Amino acid sequence: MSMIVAERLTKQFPGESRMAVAQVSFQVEPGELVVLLGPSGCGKTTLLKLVNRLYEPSAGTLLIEGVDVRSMPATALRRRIGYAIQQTGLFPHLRIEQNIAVVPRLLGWERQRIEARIDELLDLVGLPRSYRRRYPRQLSGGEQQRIGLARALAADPAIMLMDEPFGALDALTRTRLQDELLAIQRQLRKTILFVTHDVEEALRLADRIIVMREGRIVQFDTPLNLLTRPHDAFVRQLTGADDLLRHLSLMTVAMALTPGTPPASIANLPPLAPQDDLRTALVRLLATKAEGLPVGSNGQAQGWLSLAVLRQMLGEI
Ligand SMILES: Nc1ncnc2c1ncn2[C@@H]1O[C@H](COP(=O)(O)OP(=O)(O)OP(=O)(O)O)[C@@H](O)[C@H]1O
Repeated sequence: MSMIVAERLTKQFPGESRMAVAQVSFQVEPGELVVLLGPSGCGKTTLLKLVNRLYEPSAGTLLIEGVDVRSMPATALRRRIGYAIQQTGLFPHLRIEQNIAVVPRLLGWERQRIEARIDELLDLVGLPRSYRRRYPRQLSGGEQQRIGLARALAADPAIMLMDEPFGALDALTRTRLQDELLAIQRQLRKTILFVTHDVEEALRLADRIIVMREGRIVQFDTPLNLLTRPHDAFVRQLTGADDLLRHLSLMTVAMALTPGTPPASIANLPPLAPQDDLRTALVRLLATKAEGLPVGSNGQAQGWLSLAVLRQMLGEI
């Protein structure tokens, strides 16, 4: 059963002539990370808030695990859905541990269970347990964002809504948090709706991307399909579908692997990992000026990446 089903979901704010979200229909499957992508004002945040009922729809329906959300109390629904936002929404006067524990407390968890959960979540988001006693202002922006994520995950919700959670961070911190989110997602397999207007972020994170424009869905597709089969000029321009390097960043070394023993001339060069993206691999290849690089993990070569093969692939896309 689909985790989230929207049917002609619509939001028109009072006094506004335009619909912020206009008859939007889509389905999200369990464990998918779906990114909502589009220019400022296209309705991404409004759509997210319709899912956890911070906004009530003007028309249309929303089903979560087959149940119409209108049949549940909004507060109960929100406790079942994790929510992480750019401004973190951390309570400044509460310690980190209290911030993380907000929803479990509301759900009436026992103290011991909450204490264990706080430690577990700090480990998960890569922060020391000693941070428990700190206040949000004693953390960096990136660390606060991690706490926001930990808090959203606290009661182990099946669904996570994330609204530009890494928007305010510098590029390096942002990339690191994206990687960590992907690692956490591989482990936990939440159903995630993630809002961004950053195309790179969308392409890196998404299983599928909903491209929005003026309240409507223009295309709902995999990153690769958005690039190779953009629905129209708007999508093509938004995703930079003509950009070869972007294509490469969506493919992994494993896709271009030549199996077998690497040539002796390159055998001792630092290896690539099969899950590395081809854009990174190309940069490393060009920097080493070698004909290829070994590919392997844990000291075991699985094969090699040949510059000639990569050149050929570039010619084909
Ligand atoms: N509370 C509100 N009252 C009236 N209009 C609103 C309200 N919230 C949003 N809107 C309007 O609805 C439209 C969609 O806004 P929304 O915040 O969903 O866009 P967005 O895609 O998330 O944009 P951004 O990337 O800038 O955050 C905009 O035209 C906005 O002005």
